[in-house]
Amino acid sequence: MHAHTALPYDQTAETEWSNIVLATPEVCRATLDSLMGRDAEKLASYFYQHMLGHPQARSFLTADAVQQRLHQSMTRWLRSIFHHPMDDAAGIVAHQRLVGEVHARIQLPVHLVSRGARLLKHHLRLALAQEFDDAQIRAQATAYAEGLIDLALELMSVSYERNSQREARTDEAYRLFAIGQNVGVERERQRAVLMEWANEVMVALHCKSAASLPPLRKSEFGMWFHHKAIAMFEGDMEVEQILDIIERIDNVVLPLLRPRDGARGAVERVSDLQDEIDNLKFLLSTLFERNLEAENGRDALTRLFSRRFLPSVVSREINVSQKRNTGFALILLDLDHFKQVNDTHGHEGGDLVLQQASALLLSSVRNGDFVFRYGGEELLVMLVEVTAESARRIAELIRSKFESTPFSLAQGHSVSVTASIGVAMFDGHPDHQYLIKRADAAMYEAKQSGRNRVVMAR
Ligand SMILES: Nc1nc2c(ncn2[C@@H]2O[C@H](COP(=O)(O)OP(=O)(O)OP(=O)(O)O)[C@@H](O)[C@H]2O)c(=O)[nH]1
Repeated sequence: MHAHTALPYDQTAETEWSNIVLATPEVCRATLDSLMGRDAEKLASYFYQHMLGHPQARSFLTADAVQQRLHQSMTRWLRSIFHHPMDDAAGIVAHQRLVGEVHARIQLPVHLVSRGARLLKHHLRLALAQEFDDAQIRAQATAYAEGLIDLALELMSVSYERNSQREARTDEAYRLFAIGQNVGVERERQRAVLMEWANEVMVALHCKSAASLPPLRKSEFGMWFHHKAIAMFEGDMEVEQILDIIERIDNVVLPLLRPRDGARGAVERVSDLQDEIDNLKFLLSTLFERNLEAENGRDALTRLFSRRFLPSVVSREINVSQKRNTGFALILLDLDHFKQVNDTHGHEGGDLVLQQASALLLSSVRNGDFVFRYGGEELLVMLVEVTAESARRIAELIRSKFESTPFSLAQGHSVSVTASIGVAMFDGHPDHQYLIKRADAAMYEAKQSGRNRVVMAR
């Protein structure tokens, strides 16, 4: 195994920058410098006019303040890359990275940046055609201008990518933090504040002097949901449904309940409010139940890692594997004829088997390996730092343990359960989903070819 040291990225970029400059005759550089001194502002205006015509770009550019600031910084940027570009190559390189960071923060799509650069280069080509009669010099000046813009763009993209990945990681870490910190306590608290708000509405309703009813969106519950729950439960479909209910309560149900509508109508409509609150409580408890299970990333029945962290864990291992040049494997295991176990011994019996199967897997792998509950009766092991040969050996060992171990049920009964296993070695493909699919296909083949066997993925 040999460790790669990081490429001297900054130095390479600086050298490349200098090389482009040094390869260009002084007359071309001086012309571009003065061209920019004179025309950079015009160029920036041309740039924005065109970009505003693009519907997706428009959403990033329409605010006046943004236009003014971007116009200025675009003008400055154009001047800076062509003004004495040898004096401070390190500074110029660092600046391009900073621009990439900003683009990542605002999630500016890369294709829009490329489009902008294409427009600029086109315009510069036209401008340079006017500056030079000599075809060779013109070609050199154009190559110089395009070379620097391309390199600047490349530098922006590198830091763009690095920063968007960091942002994604931070999001996930925050989500886990929010879940880990709050789920148990928060569930009780939020039930209580929701009921408090409902009580306030009732009190206001029965007190004829009440001019308006307290909106749910502005209540303790509404504020918590909009600012914290959205992060905690991101990606769960109930979030949108709850947001819809909050909006409906505030904009439809409450206005119809106002005391001035007359007592009779209002009383009839109280049941509408009650229905919406019941819906809300149901959705909320579904959300909390699911996320309580996910607390600490564990599945509630088996205590294995839950599937939702599989992408993060496998992606991280792919990075490690690429850096250190080590292999790793996924073992996907599906219990055979598990429906029969449930049918014969009840769901509780099935649950007991699943728990023992999980314990069996945990006792068959090393500390650094990961075991997930992948689906109902599907378990997945990630073996780190293994060769294909030892991955197959471990999978075979697991298979034979299943075959020879009786699983205990209630009242001294037991049942035999075998497993079909697919093994996929990491083959360098950077997409974790692709690796999981290969393991899945191998497992399917194991089922098809008779069950209770190990198949290596192709
Ligand atoms: N007890 C219990 N059963 C589960 C759980 N999750 C999934 N199952 C059951 O697992 C069974 C899976 O059945 P199928 O996918 O039809 O496959 P199978 O019977 O295992 O047959 P093959 O996979 O083709 O060998 C279903 O009956 C599910 O209800 C669980 O958490 N507990």
